[in-house]
Amino acid sequence: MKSGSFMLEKSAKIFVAGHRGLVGSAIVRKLQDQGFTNLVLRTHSELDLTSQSDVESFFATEKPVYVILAAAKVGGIHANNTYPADFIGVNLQIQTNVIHSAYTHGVKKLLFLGSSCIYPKFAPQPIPESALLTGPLEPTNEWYAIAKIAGIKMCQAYRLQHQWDAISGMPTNLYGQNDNFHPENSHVLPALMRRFHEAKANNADEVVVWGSGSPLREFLHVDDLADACVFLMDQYSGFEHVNVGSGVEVTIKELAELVKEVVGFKGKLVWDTTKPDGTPRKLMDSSKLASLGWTPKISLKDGLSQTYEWYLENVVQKKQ
Ligand SMILES: NC(=O)C1=CN([C@@H]2O[C@H](COP(=O)(O)OP(=O)(O)OC[C@H]3O[C@@H](n4cnc5c(N)ncnc54)[C@H](OP(=O)(O)O)[C@@H]3O)[C@@H](O)[C@H]2O)C=CC1
Ligand SMILES: C[C@H]1O[C@H](OP(=O)(O)OP(=O)(O)OC[C@H]2O[C@@H](n3cnc4c(=O)[nH]c(N)nc43)[C@H](O)[C@@H]2O)[C@@H](O)[C@@H](O)C1=O
Repeated sequence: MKSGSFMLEKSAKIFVAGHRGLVGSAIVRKLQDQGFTNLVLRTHSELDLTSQSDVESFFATEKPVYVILAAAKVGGIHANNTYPADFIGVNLQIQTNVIHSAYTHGVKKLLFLGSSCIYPKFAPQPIPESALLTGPLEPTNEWYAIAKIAGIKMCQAYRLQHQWDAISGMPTNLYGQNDNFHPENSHVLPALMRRFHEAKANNADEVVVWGSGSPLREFLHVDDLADACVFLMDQYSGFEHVNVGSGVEVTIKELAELVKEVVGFKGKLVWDTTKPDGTPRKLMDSSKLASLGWTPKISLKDGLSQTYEWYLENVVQKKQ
């Protein structure tokens, strides 16, 4: 595809799969802000993407021009560890159905989203795209990682065999509005936001945080990720996947202190070291994306405050 043509097609039909999730909803907001007028959206109950026949008839009927695949079985370290069959099986089904039907029904370009967990547990830091498949994976998320690696390879194989414009973006750990705040199955940032909020509301003395606190994680606000996705749809048509990170990493202990401050909890932290730490460090090398001309804008501190405001208005107040 000619670089720059996506942004010129504001009325082209775009299927954003997973539009009610953290990432999909941010992509919809970004596309609407940019003036795109023809988004095709289906909830999970309207279209189960694990059903090959339903996905086939959806593409045959709707014939979208572009596809952004943000639907997946997603969760934090505990969910990945507890439901390995779902994380490999559901993700392989969704991405295989969507990528294959998109190709067969003439979609012009597709963006597949993976994750930084595709890289080896002890990859060089910061992790370049070339580290893929150079070593063993982190056991807590290898099932999800294998599905995501298969998605990247499927896009590459369809590009090679059919000259089809399927690209892959690899986001680092994300957060923001519409995140999953489940106490056990979510990622660390929303889990801690909820736990500190509830501890403050209940005048509790302490909050339990999982693991040793020493793992390092890189966080990117989902609005930055959505901006990067639109940028890639417009500007990138290469074979290799592209890392999308903030370049800023914190230890889990530092993150917990930051969330505690934003929420205004005054008690102490207690570390539950029976819980897994997962990958010791996964800072992505996002210089390829930077060299294409994209950089993130939202700092972790601002993003945390914004997310907590959203949580108060949309989760806490709605429960009352
Ligand atoms: N969150 C993060 O930190 C990161 C996310 N990513 C990637 O970004 C993408 C989106 O993740 P995120 O937004 O966080 O996930 P969410 O869980 O917030 O959203 C996933 C979306 O997919 C939908 N979905 C799941 N299964 C099906 C199905 N069988 N049929 C139709 N829709 C389905 C969900 O609908 P419903 O809720 O109704 O089931 C939901 O809308 C994923 O590919 C993920 O790997 C990458 C790196 C980090
Ligand atoms: C995005 C990425 O997300 C997952 O990988 P992860 O980065 O390890 O995910 P996480 O956010 O769940 O944990 C980060 C760290 O934080 C610690 N931690 C402390 N307290 C809580 C806590 O309360 N909840 C959680 N979940 N973690 C906690 C936790 O022990 C770990 O050391 C992948 O499975 C995969 O889905 C993937 O691609």
